[in-house]
Amino acid sequence: MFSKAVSLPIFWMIGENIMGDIKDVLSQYNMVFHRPLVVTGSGVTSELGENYFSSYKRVSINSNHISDVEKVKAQARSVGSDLLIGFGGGKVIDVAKMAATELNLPFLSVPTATSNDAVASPVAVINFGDYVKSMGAMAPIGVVADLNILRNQPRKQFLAGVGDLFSNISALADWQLAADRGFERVDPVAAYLSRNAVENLFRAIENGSDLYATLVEGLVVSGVAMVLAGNSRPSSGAEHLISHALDRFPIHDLHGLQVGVAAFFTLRLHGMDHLRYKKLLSQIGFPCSWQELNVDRETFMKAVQLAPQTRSGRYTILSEVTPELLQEAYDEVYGVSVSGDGEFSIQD
Ligand SMILES: NC(=O)C1=CN([C@@H]2O[C@H](COP(=O)(O)OP(=O)(O)OC[C@H]3O[C@@H](n4cnc5c(N)ncnc54)[C@H](OP(=O)(O)O)[C@@H]3O)[C@@H](O)[C@H]2O)C=CC1
Ligand SMILES: O=C(CO)COP(=O)(O)O
Ligand SMILES: [Zn+2]
Repeated sequence: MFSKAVSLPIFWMIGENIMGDIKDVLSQYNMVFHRPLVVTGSGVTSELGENYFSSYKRVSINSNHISDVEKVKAQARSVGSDLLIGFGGGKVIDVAKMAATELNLPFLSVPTATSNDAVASPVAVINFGDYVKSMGAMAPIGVVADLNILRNQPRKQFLAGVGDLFSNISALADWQLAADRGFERVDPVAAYLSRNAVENLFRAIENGSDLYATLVEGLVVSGVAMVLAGNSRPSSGAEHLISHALDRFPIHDLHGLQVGVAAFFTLRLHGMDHLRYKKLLSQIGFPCSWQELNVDRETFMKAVQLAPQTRSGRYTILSEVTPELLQEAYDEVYGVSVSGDGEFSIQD
């Protein structure tokens, strides 16, 4: 999907109240830029942008639509920008990343939310109206993550980031399966980084330590793993395909929540211990069933059927399961069965 010739982030700066003048931050890494353009959203991140980037040119976008990418490119050209800074959630990061890629400019990622691994991935999800596409893009030159800002993101977005990172475990199982069947080659460094990132997060949950820094680090490392692999396999498997399929239904939720909830199921399909992860994640309030995301069993099963078509040619556990196993796994993982009158009931 994307080439190994893309850039890698060469630094991250993660800490409390670290958002001084961004030029000073960059100069610590011997990077000198004269005319950065800051891309924000049009709500909270626009207001935050006024505080943190008051002396810089800024452009706000409304969505991750291709027209927003064009808007940023036009503004960057008109002010002669030599750096694009994405200051916001996943959509802002993706639009800034895509615009920088197309203008061949460096891109700095300054997340205000950690809802998924867009923070440092070589991918930008862009909406073309009739369809949404994961486009190959340049990874950022670096990541500046102010924990003071990130602690104020909506809890739901934080949990979504946890879900996107957790899903690495299922993605890695699918990658290995595809390699075992002779369709892929697992890049051991990328796989190591991806696994290590999620294990660090679980250790932090087990120890009751602060999760924000560990989560940002993990999401950045996931992005690096994707760059090294040359594709998204270290962080995207069957659970992502299910989420991509669900996005086509009227009721869907944040990417990271969907992939996380789906990962319990895909881990069970792999015969892995999904319960251990469920117990750990429920400690921090992560949703453990589709009911919590208002997705009913029928919709979920339709999404599972549709899932392989969302990335044709990607071999995952869904390529090997029977309809009976899917139903059995659903009951076991989400603890829910359809009662006689068609209502859902929680079993445990
Ligand atoms: N490139 C990649 O590798 C990946 C990309 N994605 C993509 O990421 C996107 C989703 O990202 P997500 O962050 O969930 O959604 P958005 O970027 O749409 O952000 C959701 C909302 O949160 C607000 N927000 C951001 N930061 C804060 C904060 N600190 N405090 C309060 N509100 C805040 C935003 O404000 P404002 O209105 O100002 O923007 C926005 O209204 C999707 O398009 C998805 O496809 C998903 C996975 C991987
Ligand atoms: O979300 C991603 C990784 O977490 C990107 O994966 P996709 O390649 O499935 O879009
Ligand atoms: Zn993801």
